[in-house]
Amino acid sequence: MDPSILRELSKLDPALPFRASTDHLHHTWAKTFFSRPELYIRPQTIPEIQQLVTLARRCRRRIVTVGSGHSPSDLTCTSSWLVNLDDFNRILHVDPSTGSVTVEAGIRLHALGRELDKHGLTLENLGSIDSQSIAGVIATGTHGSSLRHGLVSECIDSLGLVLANGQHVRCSPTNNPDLFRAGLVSLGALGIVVEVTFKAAPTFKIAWRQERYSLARVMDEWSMGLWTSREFVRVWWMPYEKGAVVWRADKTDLPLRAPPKTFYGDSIGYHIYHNLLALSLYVPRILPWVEWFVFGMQYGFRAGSVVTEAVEPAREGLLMNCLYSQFVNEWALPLEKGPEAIGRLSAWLHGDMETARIPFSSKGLYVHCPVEVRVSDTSLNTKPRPFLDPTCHDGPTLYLNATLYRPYLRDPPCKERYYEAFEWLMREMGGKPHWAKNFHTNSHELGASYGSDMESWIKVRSEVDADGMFVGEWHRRHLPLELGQASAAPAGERLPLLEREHERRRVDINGVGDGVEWVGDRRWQAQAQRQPFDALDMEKSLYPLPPDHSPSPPGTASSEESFDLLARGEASILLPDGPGV
Ligand SMILES: Cc1cc2nc3c(=O)[nH]c(=O)nc-3n(C[C@H](O)[C@H](O)[C@H](O)COP(=O)(O)OP(=O)(O)OC[C@H]3O[C@@H](n4cnc5c(N)ncnc54)[C@H](O)[C@@H]3O)c2cc1C
Ligand SMILES: O=C1O[C@H](CO)C(O)=C1O
Repeated sequence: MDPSILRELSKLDPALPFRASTDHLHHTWAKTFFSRPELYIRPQTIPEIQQLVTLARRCRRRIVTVGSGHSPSDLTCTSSWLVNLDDFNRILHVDPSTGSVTVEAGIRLHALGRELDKHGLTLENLGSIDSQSIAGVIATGTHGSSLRHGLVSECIDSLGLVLANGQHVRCSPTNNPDLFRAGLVSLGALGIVVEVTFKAAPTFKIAWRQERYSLARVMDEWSMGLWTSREFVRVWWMPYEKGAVVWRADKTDLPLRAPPKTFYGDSIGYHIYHNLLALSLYVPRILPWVEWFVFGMQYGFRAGSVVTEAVEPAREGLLMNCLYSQFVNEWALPLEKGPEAIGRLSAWLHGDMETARIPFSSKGLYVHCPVEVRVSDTSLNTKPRPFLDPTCHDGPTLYLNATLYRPYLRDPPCKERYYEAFEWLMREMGGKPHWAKNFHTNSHELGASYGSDMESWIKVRSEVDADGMFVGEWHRRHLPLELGQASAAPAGERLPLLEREHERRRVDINGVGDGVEWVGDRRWQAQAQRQPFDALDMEKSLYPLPPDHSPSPPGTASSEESFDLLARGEASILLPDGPGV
């Protein structure tokens, strides 16, 4: 470890463990991006989190907080310090009578679901999986598919954050409301979210049913009950088949009934599909046939020929099998634009350029299936909206998610052209990208499309993290970060801790395919020499604090004492046995 870190650490409280390891290899769930942080830190208490933030500030390091790494972009990549709250994951309070629950922010949704179940409670709304951390779900605006619900984070009542100055603050609709609105979709850029209080619902079961439709029927029923006939509805569009699978669910008191086995839910079908996708890397034109075969085996070859039904606890039934590593490019747009958006994309994929009106060629291009078609309605929510909420303010939202699998972690050849055309269409339809996913919109476009909400978010962000400890290249690429930066420093230097990209290189670790290693610029090495740490330290209080949450005081041990302990290996710093995963 860099001796300057040990030197600064020795000035802090020796009783607080600094659970840091070196040699950690970080990657997203989909193994799309990799990075090698200088330190990987897994704190277990709020004072430990405050201390690591203080240390980062003194050592001029950027901090990235990572949940379960399910965001498939380079959002969580860093060469600086990567903080993970998997060991900060307890349930702190449950009130079964009101459903109010407070948890430490690293808890994963599946563990949370199991614990809540013991109290007769559950999350009312879920996305396709429950592997994410609760903080990660909130930070990117994760959604499910229901016009009776908004974002999953709609149930959040308050957040606790540790800010760049080490202060632990709480925010809610009534206490630091702007911080709350910024923190609801924070993109990790405000600080470390440490506690979450939310309203759980009484546990419920869902009875679901899925069947194959023609695309024409989906369009016909679009505004005639397709999305409103049940509480939860999602559609998987099969572009070459001009068909779809419609999945619908309602709350029920019926007895549990397990879903039947499916083709790719079983190991043989799973591997057949995977290998067909791998073959399509070399022979893309087989993809329409793969769609016909695999989805025929899975859902029946004709519309209405196979109907699948089950009754499951909501926390299981709402999930789905996401199969293989994948890119996902998902946009939110007004629900009423769905038929036009799907109609034009369908025409483009079938080579009908006149109907498509998309200025890119689709000649020789073949894509994967399904395009996920989902909905939410955040306009019914009476709580303050997240500033960076991509959904429609005044009516229901449609999400179109162009999934591209990465068989054996290899990128499909259609990716660039498909996503270029898809994103072009989504912009034309007034869409906004899902923050977690693989989109290309730049900071000017996103600044313009979020308008004053973006300005408010940037203002809060700048107040709580003036030096840019919690931002990196991903944020710089997609957000107009320097809006409202008051400093006289030249543009580009106003956030001295912002981590710029140095390079991207193909990873070659045990043949992991086409994943990209993201390398940051390690700018702190130059900065640390230019500026003394102490002169840059700013331990001012930014937000009013309740008395029990003041920052832990800096360590009282003299530097000599602590340094001695470190040298003897007795201080509470945990170093790794070997390389991380
Ligand atoms: C297979 C799969 C299925 C998915 N299904 C859906 C779906 O149905 N609907 C949907 O909307 N999305 C879906 N997603 C996207 C997923 O919900 C988001 O990417 C979510 O953010 C992942 O949570 P995470 O814990 O992995 O966070 P990460 O990906 O690790 O991090 C996401 C962001 O949260 C920040 N963050 C994490 N923890 C903290 C913290 N404690 N404090 C501050 N910031 C923090 C990170 O810095 C980062 O900016 C899916 C993704 C995959 C891979
Ligand atoms: O990001 C996502 O991945 C799955 C699709 O496989 C899903 O539903 C998302 O959202």
